[in-house]
Amino acid sequence: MHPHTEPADAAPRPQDPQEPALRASGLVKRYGDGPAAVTAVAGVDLAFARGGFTAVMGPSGSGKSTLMHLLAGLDTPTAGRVTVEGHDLAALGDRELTAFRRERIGFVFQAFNLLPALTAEENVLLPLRLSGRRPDRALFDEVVGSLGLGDRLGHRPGQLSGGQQQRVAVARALLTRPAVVFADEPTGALDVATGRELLGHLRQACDRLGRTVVMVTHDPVAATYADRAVLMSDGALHGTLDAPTADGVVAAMARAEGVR
Ligand SMILES: Nc1ncnc2c1ncn2[C@@H]1O[C@H](COP(=O)(O)OP(=O)(O)OP(=O)(O)O)[C@@H](O)[C@H]1O
Repeated sequence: MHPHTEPADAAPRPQDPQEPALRASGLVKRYGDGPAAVTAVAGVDLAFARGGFTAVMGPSGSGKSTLMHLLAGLDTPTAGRVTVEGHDLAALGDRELTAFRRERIGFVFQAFNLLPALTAEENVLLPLRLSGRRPDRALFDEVVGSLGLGDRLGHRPGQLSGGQQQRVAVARALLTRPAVVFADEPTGALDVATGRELLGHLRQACDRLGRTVVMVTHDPVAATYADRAVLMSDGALHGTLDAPTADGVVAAMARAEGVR
């Protein structure tokens, strides 16, 4: 469906089940030219195993959002490559990339990004509708049930609490069975308890549905829901923590701040 233009030995094979859900190779993003140029991402190599949950952390301005936008195909790198299940994003034209994002990538943003005129159910089903795909009713029932949205499906976003809106956004991100779900500060607009609940739902998306989750967060406790925390500093990877603890993340963040 997405033919590779490069020789087989230079590119991973798209259908290879061993290929990670997501891979960044030599990823660089530079803004501007000359002395005013800013290198937001300075050569990142990172693989994201299928079904894993990664928290991307680091000081303000360290390049987390830029990295996430590159990984999600929302921005194009200055150098390097992003592959999603072996598909090189650079090999896709604009329209193919838009379709690929809609079908293979799920997004959960801080500002929910639900359409106010649509009901919760219509919001959840929108990406599938735009792709001309039929909803999988069993998956719909499982996701909506486990997110506790069953009695809210007819409500519009304005009639839902922040936590409920965010759960609608999670359901929408899961219904397409995406290769990767990106969450950008998903608990930023929520109170602590509601935020923790939301993190539990992202965890379950990995454990029960086998989804791959990449979450940008400033919150060391949020990172404990992940299998791995990667720390950015000045656009580069500063370190990786497996099975992160809040204390471990705080200490590693302090070291990352120290090298700036
Ligand atoms: N469109 C742009 N044009 C110029 N510079 C940019 C642009 N976007 C980001 N930058 C710069 O790139 C660097 C990394 O920014 P980025 O937003 O990725 O950091 P971040 O770690 O997500 O920060 P925060 O935690 O504050 O959201 C910063 O120095 C920022 O000013």
